[in-house]
Amino acid sequence: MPETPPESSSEAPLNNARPSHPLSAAEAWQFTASRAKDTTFFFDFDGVLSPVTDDPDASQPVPSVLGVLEQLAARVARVAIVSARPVSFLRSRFQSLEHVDLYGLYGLEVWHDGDVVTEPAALPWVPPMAELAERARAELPEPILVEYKRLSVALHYRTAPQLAAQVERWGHEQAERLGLRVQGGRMVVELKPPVDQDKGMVISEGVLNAGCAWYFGDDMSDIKAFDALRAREAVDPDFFGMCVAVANPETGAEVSSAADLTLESPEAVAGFLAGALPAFGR
Ligand SMILES: O=P(O)(O)OC[C@H]1O[C@H](O[C@H]2O[C@H](CO)[C@@H](O)[C@H](O)[C@H]2O)[C@H](O)[C@@H](O)[C@@H]1O
Repeated sequence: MPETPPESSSEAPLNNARPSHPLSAAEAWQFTASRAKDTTFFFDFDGVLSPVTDDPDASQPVPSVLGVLEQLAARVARVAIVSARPVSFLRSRFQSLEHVDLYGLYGLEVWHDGDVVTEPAALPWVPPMAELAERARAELPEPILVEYKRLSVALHYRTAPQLAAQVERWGHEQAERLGLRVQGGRMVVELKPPVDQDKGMVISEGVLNAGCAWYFGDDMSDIKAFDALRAREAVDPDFFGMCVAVANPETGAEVSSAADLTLESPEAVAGFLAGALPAFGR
């Protein structure tokens, strides 16, 4: 599918009907430009705005993406990052962006008016998660990186893929012991509280007043966000949703098969957005 955007919004007819899938990137941009003030862009963080690193603490956004997101936010109704990372982490990477909304821990946290707002139903799970992280550090072999995120614990085996089965097994045993949920991802097993909140729910709520939305994702949890856009399209003939996958050797095939379009890398995401800005006509 071509990834080239149209050159200017003057090409976009006003009040045009939503395009049908499959469609080219140029068609999607043209329609989006005609609905700019009614459009929200959602982005996952790891693997989408940030290249994958062995150490999760070392992840940084593609440098050019910061300016591109800010410029996009000035042209559309809303731009948001929806991540499994805590909001505090996202703030550390995107502090300079004043007009980009942040959802952390699959929506259990939201950055609102200068504060992290946490889903109250999740709060009782802070102590068990701290205890679980301690236990993981004690019981899992050294190469397994334990990422404690206050309301979830991620067990990374990127540097020791031969331990994947052992980590999976340990994670499922602990989930059963504590009544937690398991979220699989790219070389990671994540244990989450049994609270109904995922990226699909964030997107379903986030598009209630939107006429058009794009979601960029690379991992299993992002497929729920794609599903939310499809579900909204199914009930609202005026709504247009565009699902963009970012290629990767782990979950790429599955995510790509659920998407309208696949980009090669986080750097390609930044370039794709930068190339589309002129379509918004300023
Ligand atoms: O929703 P996301 O923002 O995509 O978060 C998903 C997970 O991302 C991070 O792990 C992934 O990226 C790491 C750094 O590049 C990489 O080492 C790891 O293998 C990937 O799974 C994050 O550390 C996790 O907590 C998130 O669940």
